[in-house]
Amino acid sequence: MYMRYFSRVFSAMAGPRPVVLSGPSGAGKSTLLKKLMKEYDSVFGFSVSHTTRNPRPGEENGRDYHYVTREVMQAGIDNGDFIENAEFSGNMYGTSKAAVQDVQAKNLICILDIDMQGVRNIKRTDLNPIYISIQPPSLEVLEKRLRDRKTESEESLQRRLHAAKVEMEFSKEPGAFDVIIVNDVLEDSYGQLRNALLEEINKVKKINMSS
Ligand SMILES: Nc1nc2c(ncn2[C@@H]2O[C@H](COP(=O)(O)OP(=O)(O)O)[C@@H](O)[C@H]2O)c(=O)[nH]1
Ligand SMILES: Nc1ncnc2c1ncn2[C@@H]1O[C@H](COP(=O)(O)OP(=O)(O)O)[C@@H](O)[C@H]1O
Repeated sequence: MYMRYFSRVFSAMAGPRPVVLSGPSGAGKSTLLKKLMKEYDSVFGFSVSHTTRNPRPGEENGRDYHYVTREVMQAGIDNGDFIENAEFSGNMYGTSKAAVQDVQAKNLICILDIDMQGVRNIKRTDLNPIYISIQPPSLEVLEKRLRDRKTESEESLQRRLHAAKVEMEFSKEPGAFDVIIVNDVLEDSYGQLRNALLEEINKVKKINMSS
């Protein structure tokens, strides 16, 4: 009885659990997380990663990513500024400690969009997130979506498809993810994502109402 009370108080003090979204490039992670942040703008905050890749049209420095050179990124890593970092498709990506702290300081649920190397590395930290895998219905559908998105060169597209096969295999490893969502019909996948997070969403709403 008391134990339950204290663990509830403790988890409220520790703040809401972060959420990791992972899965192949083109599976729909940013589409789903943007929908979620639009519906629950006072509940979720995005962990803005650093990357050495170029911004795409419509992307904004500081909102989608912090766009940096390899030299700046490496200096930050050497300085211990990053929770995790990885090389993906010829570019560096990483989650800075500040990116997560900025969101947690606002008492929001921190969402991380990271690849499988990031998932592996975050599991070695004490972040304790909910791990959600977003998967495409098939490799063929994934390729079509990536081509239709028109953001990648042929070379970049091929690298992403190669990485996607490995990401799809990884998601099948027992215990890799808490929830796996196959993003076929967007509204259905979004409903599944919202359901998976409803408990945490309600916790944050309750905390924010009482403060
Ligand atoms: N490990 C790690 N992966 C990241 C990070 N930020 C983004 N990624 C992953 O890098 C991959 C490429 O991202 P991006 O270039 O935005 O392409 P997109 O996924 O096709 O939109 C995706 O799998 C992202 O989840 C990060 O901070 N750390
Ligand atoms: N359920 C879906 N049905 C059809 N197209 C989708 C669906 N989900 C996402 N897309 C489209 O597929 C492309 C890849 O989605 P995106 O969110 O950019 O993937 P990721 O962030 O995982 O790389 C985008 O052009 C997006 O509009």
